[in-house]
Amino acid sequence: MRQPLIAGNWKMNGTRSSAEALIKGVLEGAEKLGKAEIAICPPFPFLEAGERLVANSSVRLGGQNVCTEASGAYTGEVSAAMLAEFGCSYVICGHSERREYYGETDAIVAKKLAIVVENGMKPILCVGETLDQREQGKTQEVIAQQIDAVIAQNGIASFAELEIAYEPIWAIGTGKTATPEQAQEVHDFIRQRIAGQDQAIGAKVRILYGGSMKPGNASDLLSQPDIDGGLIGGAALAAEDFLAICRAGEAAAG
Ligand SMILES: O=C(CO)COP(=O)(O)O
Repeated sequence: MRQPLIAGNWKMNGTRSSAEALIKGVLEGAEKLGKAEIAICPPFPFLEAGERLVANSSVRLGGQNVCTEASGAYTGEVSAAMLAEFGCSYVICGHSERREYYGETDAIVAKKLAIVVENGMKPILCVGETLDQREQGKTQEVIAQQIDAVIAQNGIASFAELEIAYEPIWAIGTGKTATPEQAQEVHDFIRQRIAGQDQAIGAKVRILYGGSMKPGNASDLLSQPDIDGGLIGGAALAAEDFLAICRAGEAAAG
C-alpha cells in the first residue's frame, strides 16, 4: 500500500505575510489528518519561515528547483545542501515550466535528481506531454523517453528514492484536467515501464498527478489505482482548497 502524498507547488506566488498565513492555515487543517503525507513547496525566500512554522508538525517542506552543482560560482542558483539545511524533505525536479522556460533537458533533470538524493532528500520527478504530442498520439513515447533518460543516467535503483509526478502540460493552470481514466492510463504506463526493469521498485514508486487538481475532482483522480497523490499548483494557494484535496487523499488511503 502506497501512502498518498499531496504536495503543494506554490510556484512564484505570494508575499512573506501571505506565505506565513498560508502555511499556518495548512498546519491547522493538517493536524486533523494522518493517513496522507502533506508537503508544501514555497518559493525559496519563504523556506526559512516554512522551516520555523512546520517544525514539530507532520507537514513536510520542499523546494521547487535545485542546482545541478554542489557549490561554487553559479550566480542565482540554490544548492541541494542549502535546501536540506532549511528543512526540505522534497525537491521538485524537471517541472515542465523549468523544462520549457529554462531549457532543462532530461540530462540536467537526472543530475538534479542525483544531487537531491545525495543530500538526503526525495526528488519529485515531473514528466508530461504537450497537447500537440497528445493529439499526435505520442503521449507514451514522450513519457517513456523522459523516464528512460533517468534510468539510463542514474540507474533503475534511483527510482526507489524518488517520487514521480505525471503532469500533462495541457492541464497545468488551464482548468482542463485529465479525466481519471486518461491519468490512470499514463500512471499505469509509467509504473509498467519501471516494473519492466525492476518489479519491486515499480510496485513501490509513488506516482502523483498534477494539472488543475481541485477539491471538486481530487477524489475521482485519487481513487484510481495508480494515482498515489497530487502535485497541486493553483489550488495549493488557498489553505481550504489544499486541505480539501488532502482530505480526499486521506479518504483514498482508506
Ligand atoms: O504544475 C502544477 C503543479 O506542479 C499544476 O498546476 P495547477 O494545479 O495550477 O494546474
